[in-house]
Amino acid sequence: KKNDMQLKFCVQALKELKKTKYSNIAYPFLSPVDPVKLGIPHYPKVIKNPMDISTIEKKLNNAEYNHADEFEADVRLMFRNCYTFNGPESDVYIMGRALEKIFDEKWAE
Ligand SMILES: Cc1ccc(Nc2c(-c3ccc(O)cc3)nc3c(C)cccn23)cc1
Repeated sequence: KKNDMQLKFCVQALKELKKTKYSNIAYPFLSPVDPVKLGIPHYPKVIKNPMDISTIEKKLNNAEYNHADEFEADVRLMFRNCYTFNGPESDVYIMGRALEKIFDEKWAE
């Protein structure tokens, strides 16, 4: 069915971001931001809707996305959170931009 085919694209795109060859730029995005571990207790005040690859994968596996657009919105939310919180010169911001470019290329395939 059309829906299934689109969700297969989502699975493929997420798999791409998790590839070992991207781990040096993907690691800040693989699991939920831990404000305590990172020493940023104000994070939850700044970012109201945290999102990360493991959470997106869980939602995908629990069939929580009815349409590929909803999946893409969570991916964009994850990167937007990164750009909101981390200044444009920061390493994590630059890593986010690099990983989003990889997502864009895979998503446009
Ligand atoms: C004092 C300070 C400043 C910046 C950060 N950013 C940051 C983030 C981060 C990712 C996504 C996001 O939406 C927000 C933050 N992830 C990290 C990691 C894994 C290591 C080091 C820094 N990291 C951490 C501590």
